[in-house]
Amino acid sequence: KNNVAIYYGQGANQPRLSHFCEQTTSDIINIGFIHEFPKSVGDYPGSNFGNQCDGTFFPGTGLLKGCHQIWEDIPICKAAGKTVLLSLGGGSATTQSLKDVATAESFADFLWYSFGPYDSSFSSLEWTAAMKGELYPRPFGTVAVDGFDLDIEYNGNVGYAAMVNRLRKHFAASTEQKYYISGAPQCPIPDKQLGDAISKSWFDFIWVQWYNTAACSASSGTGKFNFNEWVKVIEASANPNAKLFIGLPASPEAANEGFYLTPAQVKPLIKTYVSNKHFGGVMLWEATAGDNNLIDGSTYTQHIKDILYD
Ligand SMILES: CNC(=N)NC(=O)NC
Repeated sequence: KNNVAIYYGQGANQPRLSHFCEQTTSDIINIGFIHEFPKSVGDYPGSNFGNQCDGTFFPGTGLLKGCHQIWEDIPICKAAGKTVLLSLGGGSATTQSLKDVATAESFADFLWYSFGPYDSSFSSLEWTAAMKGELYPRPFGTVAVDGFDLDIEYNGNVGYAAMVNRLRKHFAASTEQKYYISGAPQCPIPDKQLGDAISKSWFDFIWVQWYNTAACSASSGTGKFNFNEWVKVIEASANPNAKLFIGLPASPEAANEGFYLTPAQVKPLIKTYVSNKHFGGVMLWEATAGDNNLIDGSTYTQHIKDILYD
């Protein structure tokens, strides 16, 4: 009801993740991004987490190896009761797509064995190029994420429903904890990239990017802001009880011109929709922008959290 989801990983000069683990203002943290997708079965994805890694890669891949601060800090966030998801795609993944279902399912297996619960029969902490193909690497060491976020912004629908269903198969077979899938569609309906996946595979959270598209953004006002239409999309989807979050930019620079709303402007919007049974909370793009956007001595993220608890 009053959850705040924030994206972390692409912020300008961002602090390490633990800075956000220690704040009570967020409940879900999406770490972005796996921004390069496998081109075919067995191919490795690539990652980018801004300033957080040491620039070393798994040999012959675009997958970052030395993300010490992230794997040290994810347990701090989890111990603080936060859900930590690994986000796929993002705004810079302009050329990424999934060729076919086989590639999609291979990608899902890679994500599960590389970033899910550590299983030494499938994954190796001391991965070498020689082992590529038999074992999976562990970019975050033995640390596991709580699930995956699909921030798919380009190149259409192929494979994402199959990928989510494959991940769900792994989730169902696991015993140690609950895992989650979320998606960040743009606000026009149907979303070109995620519409098919949302209708055919189980999402727990949908945070719509109600910015950057004047036809339906929050800043475009009632009559254009299409929350109620997205409720219908959810109710017709594979998980009719998915939680719907209002996605907003956390500072004026965090989105295109004209899409930022001040806390005072967000308040009536939240008041209107908070009682909807699908309302899950607010998603903010992104953590560092919100942290640096100080208003009356509090961060933007704090203001949003306060409104949700009003
Ligand atoms: C330009 N792309 C973005 N701002 N992406 C997001 O806000 N993803 C949640």
